[in-house]
Amino acid sequence: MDSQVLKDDQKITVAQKLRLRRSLMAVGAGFANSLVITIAWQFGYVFVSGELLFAYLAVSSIGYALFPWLILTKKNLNFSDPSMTSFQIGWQLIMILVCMYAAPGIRELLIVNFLLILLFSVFRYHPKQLPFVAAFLLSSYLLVILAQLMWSSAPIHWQYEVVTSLVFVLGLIGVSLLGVEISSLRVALKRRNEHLALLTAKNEQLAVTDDLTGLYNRRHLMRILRRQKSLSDRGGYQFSIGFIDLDFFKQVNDTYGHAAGDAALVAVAKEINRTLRDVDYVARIGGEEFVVVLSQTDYAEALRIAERLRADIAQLKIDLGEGQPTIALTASLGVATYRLTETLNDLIHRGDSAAYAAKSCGRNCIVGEKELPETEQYKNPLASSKLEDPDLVFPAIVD
Ligand SMILES: Nc1nc2c(ncn2[C@@H]2O[C@H](COP(=O)(O)OP(=O)(O)OP(=O)(O)O)[C@@H](O)[C@H]2O)c(=O)[nH]1
Repeated sequence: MDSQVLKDDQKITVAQKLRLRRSLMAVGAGFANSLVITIAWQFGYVFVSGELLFAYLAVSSIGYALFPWLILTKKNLNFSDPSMTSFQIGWQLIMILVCMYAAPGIRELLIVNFLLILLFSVFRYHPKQLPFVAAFLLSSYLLVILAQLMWSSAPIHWQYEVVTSLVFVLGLIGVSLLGVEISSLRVALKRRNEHLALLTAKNEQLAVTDDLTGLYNRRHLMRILRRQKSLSDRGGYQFSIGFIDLDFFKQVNDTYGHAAGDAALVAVAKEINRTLRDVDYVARIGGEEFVVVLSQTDYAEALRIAERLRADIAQLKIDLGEGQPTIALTASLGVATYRLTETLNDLIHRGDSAAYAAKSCGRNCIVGEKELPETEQYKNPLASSKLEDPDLVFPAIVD
């Protein structure tokens, strides 16, 4: 599976766990509220029949249970807000308002629930939205008083209501301010976490790549080789490696400077990357030395790929930068194929020796391990003659 998809899946699972925990907290709060109302009803504070109380408890429980169920069945993921914050808050609010209306004697005590709702909102809403939530809660409370005035026989004591409402407002202001504080802490924490995640990703990237070319580095190459070896040791899988060593690279540095040499290395790295198949890997293991790992590739196929790489590098026109000429470079390549259960050192040694042999046989050519020590078979016939004359072997200026 694609690693990005895997990461996204993990993120969703973590978010779902958090949502479930919060909705279960709401279930707990709802259960506690139901218990309080039942006790209050026993003591005669709730003016409803036993049937109505039972109906209230049943509806309230179903409503509260609905949210964890939606999360467990992942149906919430289809909603624009999978946390269902507004719905959960709305449901809690309705249940409390019903209780307040039915139990005017303990109405002011139930205000505590409003403060809890506001605290819950802190974790979901932007700090700027909190005053609106607070205003909404206060209006709901005033509406209950109005409803009682209109439809209930319970007496309203205005002075007491004013004092209670003022205490309520102070409570709302206090919780809102606390909420703003908590929110800014959360935002700061989130930013820091994002920054840390970015730094970690960068570090991971740096740990596996070569600074100059962006190719894999030697350490990561060994990791790739170990993975290929274990695949191969299980049977039915072959892989090969190719050592690529640029020819007469020292002269690029000596003639055009180190920066031009760097530009040439970057250009060749790009070309190797372009030529390789998606399933292959390439690393820069030293100055002008690269290693390609050819997945699912037998010896004959590896030689063909190596020949393609050699030809592509030789045809490449390398722009050395402003004020510098465009040059061409060649490379010598050694090819080796993994033999079951051998050590990676043995494989690397054969690949390296083959590349060394390619140098000896005239450069700009490939040598396969089976040609060792006879190195003539994959030799580029033009190359050895070039070697005789230093002017000819020097990276040619093509523009
Ligand atoms: N610009 C640049 N040059 C590097 C870097 N790393 C190594 N080199 C140079 O690469 C050159 C390698 O030279 P040699 O090992 O003599 O090999 P060569 O000149 O390519 O000769 P053959 O391999 O025998 O064809 C040296 O001059 C190093 O200084 C690098 O990161 N950037």
